[in-house]
Amino acid sequence: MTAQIINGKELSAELKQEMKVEVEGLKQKGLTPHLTVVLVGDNPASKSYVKGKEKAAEITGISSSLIELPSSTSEDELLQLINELNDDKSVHGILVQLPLPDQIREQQVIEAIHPDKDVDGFHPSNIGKMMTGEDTFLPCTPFGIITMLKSKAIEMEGKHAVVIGRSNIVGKPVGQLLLNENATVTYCHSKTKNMKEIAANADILIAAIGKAHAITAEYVKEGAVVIDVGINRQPDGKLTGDVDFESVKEIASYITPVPKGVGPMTITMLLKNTIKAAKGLSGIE
Ligand SMILES: Nc1nc(=O)c2c([nH]1)NC[C@@H]1CN(c3ccc(C(=O)N[C@@H](CCC(=O)O)C(=O)O)cc3)C=[N+]21
Repeated sequence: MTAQIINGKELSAELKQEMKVEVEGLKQKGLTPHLTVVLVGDNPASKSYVKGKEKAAEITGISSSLIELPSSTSEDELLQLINELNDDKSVHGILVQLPLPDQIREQQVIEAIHPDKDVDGFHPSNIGKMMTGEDTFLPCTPFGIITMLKSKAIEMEGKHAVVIGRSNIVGKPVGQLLLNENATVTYCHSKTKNMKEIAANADILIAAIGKAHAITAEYVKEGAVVIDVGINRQPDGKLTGDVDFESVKEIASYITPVPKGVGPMTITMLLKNTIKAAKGLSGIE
């Protein structure tokens, strides 16, 4: 079997066109969704993602601003800024780019963002709502993955989904969303003993480990759906996934590439969440 590729860049372009129409409608009602991105320090990868977010926002007509702070910024200074953004009626979504410098505790920052402006979906209140299946901001990468699966009408109900990785921003929430779709979910992580056998049992395999090409054909069942969340920068500067694409695409039924897979969808879902925040805060449906 040669897998069908789920192109996140193309799907993102379609979704952005739909959002553009929606944003035009909101603008006619006097509402322009606004996203504020806060970048602390000068991590080159972060800068590149932030640029991608600005470009995508522009395409949809969402307005965005970037606040850049030096890497020496204290936790108090950042929390103070977040308070101001929480109170600023013109700001609908707040995203503080992670990771943060060592002197700043990420959890303090995540919890300081008002849950109604938490377009990353990282606030404990929104994570709780996701767990109980209430309407809330879903974390962007997991939301993007579910959107990709639905775009191909891939059945999740009753399927065995295996998530490799248990980070708070990808592994744990994507497993929860798959469970909400009635999949049977198994998590694998660095302490898992028989990862290969478990992975090879998956109907839907989510690779979010952060190790280039770790998932080879041996980890994949014939006909499985393989979602690659890895974004590994190679020595030559190119991005590559956690999945060994060339070998796995011969076995899988569907596969996502890197680049042009999950990455662009993450940004697209951020914009969706920004529109949701703007509507929620202004009471427009
Ligand atoms: N508060 C917060 N929220 C985030 O959502 C967040 C974050 N911090 N910190 C960093 C990670 C990473 N991330 C990516 C977004 C888009 C691409 C993306 O669009 N990648 C393109 C390629 C981009 C390139 O070539 O550099 C692709 O895969 O095709 C990748 C990675 C969001 N993150």
